[in-house]
Amino acid sequence: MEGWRLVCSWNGHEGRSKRKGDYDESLADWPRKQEDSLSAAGLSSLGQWLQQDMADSAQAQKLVYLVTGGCGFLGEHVVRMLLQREPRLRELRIFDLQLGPWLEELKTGPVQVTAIQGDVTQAHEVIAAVAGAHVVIHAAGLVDVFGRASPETIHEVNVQGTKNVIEACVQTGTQFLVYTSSMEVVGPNVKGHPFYRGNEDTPYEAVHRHPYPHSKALAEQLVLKANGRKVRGGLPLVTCALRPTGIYGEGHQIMRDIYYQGLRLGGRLFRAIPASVEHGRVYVGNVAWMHVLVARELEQRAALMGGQVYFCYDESPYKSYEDFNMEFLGPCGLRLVGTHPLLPYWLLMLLAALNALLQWLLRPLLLYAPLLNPYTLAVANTTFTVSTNKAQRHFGYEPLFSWEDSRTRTIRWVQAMDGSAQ
Ligand SMILES: NC(=O)C1=CN([C@@H]2O[C@H](COP(=O)(O)OP(=O)(O)OC[C@H]3O[C@@H](n4cnc5c(N)ncnc54)[C@H](O)[C@@H]3O)[C@@H](O)[C@H]2O)C=CC1
Ligand SMILES: CC(C)[C@@H](O)CC[C@@H](C)[C@H]1CC[C@H]2[C@@H]3[C@H](O)CC4=CC(=O)CC[C@]4(C)[C@H]3CC[C@]12C
Repeated sequence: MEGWRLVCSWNGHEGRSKRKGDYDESLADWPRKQEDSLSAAGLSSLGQWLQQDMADSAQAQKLVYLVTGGCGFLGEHVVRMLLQREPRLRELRIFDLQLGPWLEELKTGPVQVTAIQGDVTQAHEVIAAVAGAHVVIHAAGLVDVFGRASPETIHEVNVQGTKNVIEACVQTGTQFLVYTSSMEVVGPNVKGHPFYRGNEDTPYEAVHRHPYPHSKALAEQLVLKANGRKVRGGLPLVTCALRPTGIYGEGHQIMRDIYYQGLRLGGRLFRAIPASVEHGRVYVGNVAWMHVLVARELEQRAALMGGQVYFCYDESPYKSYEDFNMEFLGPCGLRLVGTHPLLPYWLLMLLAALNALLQWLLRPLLLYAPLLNPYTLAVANTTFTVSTNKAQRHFGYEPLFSWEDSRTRTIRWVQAMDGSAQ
């Protein structure tokens, strides 16, 4: 006998078939390590083992996770990754201002999926959502560098909202909080200092004037400072913050906007940034995986991981923001015109300033929020890359998706966007 593929379906719930694959992987070789054929005694011990494992499995599925911002670009990937790769989940709560219709399809699985329409700026709504959760992954945020929201609103959501999440953990007794921070907490700073292949310990003057990075820095500080606070029941709160660089992948709105901009310009994009200016990028699936891993390891490694920050990284190559985007947009028919910026930097700054002026003048009538503004130009034009293995050292993180896989998945997504598959 070659060896069994042991397939378990627990309690007859069809939904658990979702785990057969994983279980298959973990158990597929199990008989192969045993004798090729099982004696009566062996069959009996196999039955006992299966019974114990079913009991363990039922016992193991006991955790309640809450993901704030779970319907966003990153949030959706975190939600799906948890359902696929966190076997201890009993309930997954998804808290968001705007719930997505795709949530319905998740309710047929073995994990109880609870969609909660709520606002992190409303403390009572956050407390109700957090109560009873074992882990909170706080990814909700106003990601705006295009002037769509006021500085006050950005602060209200990103800072006050994070305060509300922290206080809800303390008041309800939730012990583990993972915060989705950002590279922007570090830089690029207002002085345009490059951050070249830096890590979590690299000295850098993190000075921000723009409301978004400023709000993320304040929120991260609150989360890290809250580490060790006593929660209801007297146990310590364990927090950590993950700092993704520029996230790309299925669902990335900016990539979508740039793609359609290129289509409108006859399949061409015009280089504005020197190819030498490298910008760190990380695939959304690997960012989601790091969130799942941190949430799982935070309890066992609280002393090491509590109060720590971790850059999110993978094997995505170091390139300029525009050249990196072309890895996906090129195979979808777009061309980046120019080996050097077509316009001098002073003219780009002038155009960016004009866009900011236009946005201000038109605000009473309509929202004009182009990609090019003084802040996005400055950020795009400043090298910011990370090179670190702190996540690997602290909790064994390895990217789940290779660069080739990440690239293929993103290309397929762009191609599917308007049926442009070639
Ligand atoms: N997109 C990127 O390149 C990067 C994003 N991040 C961080 O990752 C997190 C997620 O970002 P994305 O998925 O890109 O943004 P996103 O805008 O797609 O997702 C944010 C989610 O938060 C929700 N949200 C906003 N305000 C809320 C409120 N008041 N109450 C409840 N939910 C609210 C939104 O509805 C949305 O579903 C953010 O915290 C962001 O700062 C960090 C680094 C890079
Ligand atoms: C118009 C051209 C100058 C064009 O190249 C502009 C690109 C610009 C829109 C992006 C360049 C760098 C991006 C930011 C970076 O990836 C870091 C970020 C981290 C976050 O937490 C949120 C998003 C962002 C600020 C990201 C936004 C888009 C860019 C500024």
